[in-house]
Amino acid sequence: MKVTIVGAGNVGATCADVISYRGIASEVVLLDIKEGFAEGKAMDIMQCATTTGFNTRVSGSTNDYSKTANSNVVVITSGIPRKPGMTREELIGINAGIVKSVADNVLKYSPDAIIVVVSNPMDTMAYLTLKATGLPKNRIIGMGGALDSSRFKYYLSQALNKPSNDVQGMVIGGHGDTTMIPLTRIASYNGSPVSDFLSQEVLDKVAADTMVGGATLTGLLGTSAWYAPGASVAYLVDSILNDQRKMIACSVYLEGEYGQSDICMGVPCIIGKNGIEEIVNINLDEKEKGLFAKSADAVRSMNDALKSVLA
Ligand SMILES: NC(=O)C1=CN([C@@H]2O[C@H](COP(=O)(O)OP(=O)(O)OC[C@H]3O[C@@H](n4cnc5c(N)ncnc54)[C@H](O)[C@@H]3O)[C@@H](O)[C@H]2O)C=CC1
Ligand SMILES: O=C([O-])CC(=O)C(=O)O
Repeated sequence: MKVTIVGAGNVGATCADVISYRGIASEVVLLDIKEGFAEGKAMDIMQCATTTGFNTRVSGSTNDYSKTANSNVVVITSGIPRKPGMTREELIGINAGIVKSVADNVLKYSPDAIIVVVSNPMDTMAYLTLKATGLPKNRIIGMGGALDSSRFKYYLSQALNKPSNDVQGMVIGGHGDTTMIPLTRIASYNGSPVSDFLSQEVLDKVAADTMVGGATLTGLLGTSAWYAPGASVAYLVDSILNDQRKMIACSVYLEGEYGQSDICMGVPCIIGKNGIEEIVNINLDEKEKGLFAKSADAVRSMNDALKSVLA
């Protein structure tokens, strides 16, 4: 199975690294516009093959899309990341043009690929990719919920002082500092509600920390995060390529689900060989429904800014 990752920067290269050492795909192509950059990252990753013991072939390409031909999955991480103090939404002006041209180029050589959109503002970039390419909705997956949910479980594990892998939880809604919805009500510690162990005040802080998880790291690092984002993309790609049918919160085009239409937003999805196999309808309470509608309003107003790109 072949995966192309467009954008060999922090997130793209980390994703290639995790896909390789976990043996998720037999071939990975990294592509970037910076001369020699993707080739360099690919060579560096390949020189781990004997020490970490993998057989995936990783190669790089400077903007030559013919090398990406017949990819099963294409990941789009090209574009600029935010700097401290910025929101993801501020990236739209530059990233919309990049994402649209990349999506057009990859489809020329991999017309059947499933596209995973990572560039920010991610929900709007997923919507742009869907509208610009006209692909069926199962083949456009925005990655954000997998990462936000892993951060949510991290903050819950810190509050509980228990391992992250013993914690279950999910974040739905938009992938933005104010639009994410960490579902504290249904989060659990090995099957027991986390509210059995944590006060409402602590749970509110966990949710607030989760929502600004990306901003916190951007403040610490000077650019946005890459280890957890890259690993989260690899996790999603694994579920597609190996038809694992995992339930992962992904940004997907909604047609009435969760009361929303004509928008890409994070909801629980079954992810398998066809991409989005199913949108799972979980029961939200009235407060969560209200938060979802508010989140949709914000994502929709960002999508309005795409009119000139899509015209
Ligand atoms: N959805 C999510 O959960 C996450 C999204 N992101 C987003 O992912 C994007 C990438 O972040 P980083 O990897 O940290 O940035 P980066 O700056 O390290 O890498 C971006 C790469 O894209 C390349 N690029 C730019 N235009 C291109 C084009 N037209 N064709 C091919 N390559 C091109 C650049 O040369 C650069 O190497 C950002 O927009 C960031 O906000 C980052 C983390 C998580
Ligand atoms: O924070 C950012 O800008 C990058 C991102 O989406 C994340 O790490 O969640």
